[in-house]
Amino acid sequence: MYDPSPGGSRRRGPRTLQAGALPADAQRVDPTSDDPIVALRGVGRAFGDVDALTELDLVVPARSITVLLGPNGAGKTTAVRMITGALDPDEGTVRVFGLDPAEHGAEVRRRCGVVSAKPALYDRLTGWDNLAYSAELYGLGRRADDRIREAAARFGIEHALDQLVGGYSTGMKTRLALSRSVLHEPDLLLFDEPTSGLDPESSYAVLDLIKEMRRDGSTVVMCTHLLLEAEGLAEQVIVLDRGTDLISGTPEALTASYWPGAVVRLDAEEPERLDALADHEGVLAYERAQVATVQLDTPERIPDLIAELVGRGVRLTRVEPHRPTLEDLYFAVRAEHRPLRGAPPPHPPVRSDAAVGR
Ligand SMILES: Nc1ncnc2c1ncn2[C@@H]1O[C@H](COP(=O)(O)OP(=O)(O)OP(=O)(O)O)[C@@H](O)[C@H]1O
Repeated sequence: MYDPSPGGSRRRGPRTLQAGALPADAQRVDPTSDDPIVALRGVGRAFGDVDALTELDLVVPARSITVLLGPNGAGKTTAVRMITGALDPDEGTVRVFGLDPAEHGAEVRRRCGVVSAKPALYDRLTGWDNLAYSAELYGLGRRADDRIREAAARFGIEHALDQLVGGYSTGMKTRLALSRSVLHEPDLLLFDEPTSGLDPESSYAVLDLIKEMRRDGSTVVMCTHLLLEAEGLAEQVIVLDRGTDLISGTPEALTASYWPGAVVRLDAEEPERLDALADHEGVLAYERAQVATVQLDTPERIPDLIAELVGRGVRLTRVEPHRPTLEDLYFAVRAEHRPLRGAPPPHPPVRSDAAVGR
């Protein structure tokens, strides 16, 4: 549901949720085609003196889960609001389902399910009435009751539908917002920190549902600060900072770009003896903190390296291949672009020449 928040620009007049008729000449993306569902190119947007977005390129392939990562104020929410047409760009182009949301906002929003970081709900109405109101705006007609029951059951709040939303816990409000976002079976789901305020069980349930919706053919864009949560979910990662995209790509391609070859973690009874590895052939990077982390040019070197250490009498207590995580990637990207105080030291990434994103 469109969720106007204070301070937002609505320069082209209020947006409404009424099902908009698609103009005959409007270009439209078939959700089963391979055309991107969202394409933001060179988008800029300022709020007074603050550049919220600057030359942002953001492309969301159909039937994928794209995760937007970035520090506070990076522009993630602004980008989502741009996609729903709640904000217009100052510069650049925005296309969603092949449509310009500034011109065809009602049609775009009818096909989007949105859960914003602070969902606007009506506290003085019951959960059911909140959903029924949205169902009416979406024009669900006679299907409304069934869809409400189905959506509420999906997010486990069917038992609370007759209670006033003002008495809901934070987690229940999030679940109600999630239920509302899928009422009209949208093609594109935009979730801004959808697990915020949820207990671990409910968070996992939401992540499972996101995967399920993806399997059913939906396209999902999710903003999160929880890197662990994004791990295993993201098919495309876009890291934003100061309103622009720093990198984008699949987690596999991005980690392979930052850590080509193989990464192994080693520990030994006398760990300082591992430092000799730093000069070993094929070692691209070496670092020893709690354990030693070695980046090799190719995984084939691992057996030789271990054989050599054992031959030198080093008693190894741990040998573990390490697959760089999204957390490693995030901090490596941040360190490359804007070193952070308080951030854990990244593994020593040696970037390949592979062009990934910017
Ligand atoms: N309506 C607004 N009025 C004024 N400034 C705004 C508005 N919306 C966003 N901004 C500014 O634009 C920048 C980007 O904000 P945005 O909320 O998009 O970041 P974010 O990545 O979603 O941050 P967070 O992780 O904290 O939610 C920030 O500097 C923010 O203060």
